[in-house]
Amino acid sequence: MTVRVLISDKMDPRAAAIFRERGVEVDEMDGQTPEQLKAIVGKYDGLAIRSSTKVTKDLLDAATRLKVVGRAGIGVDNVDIPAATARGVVVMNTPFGNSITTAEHAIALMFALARQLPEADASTQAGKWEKNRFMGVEVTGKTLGLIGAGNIGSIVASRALGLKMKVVAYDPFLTPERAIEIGIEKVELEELLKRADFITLHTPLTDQTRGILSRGALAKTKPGVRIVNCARGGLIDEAALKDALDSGQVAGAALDVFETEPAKDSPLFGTPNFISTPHLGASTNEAQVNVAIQVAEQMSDYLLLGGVTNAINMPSLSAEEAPRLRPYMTLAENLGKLVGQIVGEDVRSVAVEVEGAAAQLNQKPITGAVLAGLMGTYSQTVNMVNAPFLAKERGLDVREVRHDREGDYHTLVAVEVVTSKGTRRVAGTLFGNRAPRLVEMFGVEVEAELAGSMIYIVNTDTPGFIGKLGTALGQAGINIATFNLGRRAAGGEAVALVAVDGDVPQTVVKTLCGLEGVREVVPLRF
Ligand SMILES: NC(=O)c1ccc[n+]([C@@H]2O[C@H](COP(=O)([O-])OP(=O)(O)OC[C@H]3O[C@@H](n4cnc5c(N)ncnc54)[C@H](O)[C@@H]3O)[C@@H](O)[C@H]2O)c1
Ligand SMILES: O=C(O)CC[C@@H](O)C(=O)O
Repeated sequence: MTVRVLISDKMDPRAAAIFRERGVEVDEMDGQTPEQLKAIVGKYDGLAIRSSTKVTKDLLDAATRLKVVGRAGIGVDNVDIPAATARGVVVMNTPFGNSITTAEHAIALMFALARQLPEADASTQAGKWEKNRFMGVEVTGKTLGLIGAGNIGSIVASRALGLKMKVVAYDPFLTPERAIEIGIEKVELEELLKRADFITLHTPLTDQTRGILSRGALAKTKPGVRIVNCARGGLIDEAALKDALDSGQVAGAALDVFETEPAKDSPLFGTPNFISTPHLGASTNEAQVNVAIQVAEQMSDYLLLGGVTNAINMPSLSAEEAPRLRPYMTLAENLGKLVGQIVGEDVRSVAVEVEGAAAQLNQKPITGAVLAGLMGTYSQTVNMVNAPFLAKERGLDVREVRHDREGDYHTLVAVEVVTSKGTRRVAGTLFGNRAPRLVEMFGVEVEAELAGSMIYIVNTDTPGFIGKLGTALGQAGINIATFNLGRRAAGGEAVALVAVDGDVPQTVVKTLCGLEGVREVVPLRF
């Protein structure tokens, strides 16, 4: 089937070129209104965005084919991640492609504030030559306070250290070892506010960071501080910043990002010593090429090979690993489906065990596939992406067990569920490392390929039963494709997995239940 991607924001043409090279059909349509986007999004398997497209729940509801949203950039606050996850859509970003560029923009804005460059430029070009009006400050020897010392914060730190600044950072997740490694001093926020001559912000916008530079925090800053925000609007209280600039508590502020974007109007506009840029942090040729190439490769890997890189809502799975894992995922999903169709929703906990060669692989996708198969029997919208989240939401206890040793099979995946009636376990292997086969079902050795339409029958092992079963199916016009049998002991409980051509109507299930010695009949679909 044709795989289609929509690039809905302005992106370097290399993104579209990569999609085409890899055999993905691509449309480029930036500047669509939310309504226009909603009308067309249903045609696409992938959506490649920057910051303008808002991937809301409403848009996702219309995106019935969508499998992946790729953000050519870092922040994913324009994507409703819980809604995407609930719909089984992978959200990926490109976490490093624009970090240097954004760090350089922060440094550029710091210098622009230190020397009032925009105002000096405007005044000079207006023919005023106000040499005495624009007295600046040196950055050498000054203290830079970083709020957030992740990718971008640490690049800013290295540049600032090169400028002979002292760098202190407030970041609760920064380890003391990492602080030493990058040559900065880890401090609490209060201390940073007290000591910093310049403050730059580099955190995501979260419940913890929203308004981190509040009115109260701004009042605690060193008088005459200069502040740069190239991270996210909402980290600074903009009204309080305006007052602090007016009072002189803050000597200068530069914002690349605003609480409301596009920021066409702001009380800060026109304030002396205030500089703004229209969310240009990532806007260099180099960064845009980096993120465009990266997002197109990552999305193609996922759509064509199942490889997952830099996903926000799913564990990683390299494009090299994905083909090796594919037969295991089929096996795992089918084992989940098998159990799900037999025990229904009555599942309290699930243990996924891998043994032998399977234990050398990334287990998360295998577990995701089991859960998708299991829960897919009672939910239409479940897939590998949302299955672990839905399992958690349902309070399902999920356990992963890994046995490096080989048992009877060189590789084995087993699924054990606990229901109100007890524990049930199924297991499967790969024949020739690629063909998934069931090998154990509820304590009985039974070998079967789980595919198409099947019937699961539990009966008392008596002579002549198979003949009666074949006759009943024949009379109902159902052709048997394969017959797979197993039993606990001669004359004890026997299990049959019968592959048939076509669906098995309820009337036939009823007839089979009426055969002598039959204890359970469940039609199955794989
Ligand atoms: N202006 C732009 O165009 C532009 C471009 C790229 C990135 N960004 C934004 O810059 C920000 C930083 O990006 P990054 O790549 O460095 O991200 P990152 O994840 O590498 O770093 C973020 C840092 O913030 C820290 N942090 C989290 N919560 C915190 C808290 N409560 N207090 C202090 N620190 C906290 C984290 O520990 C982490 O070290 C993001 O918001 C990103 O969206 C903006
Ligand atoms: O795409 C952009 O121009 C901005 C990107 C930036 O906000 C990011 O978080 O990566």
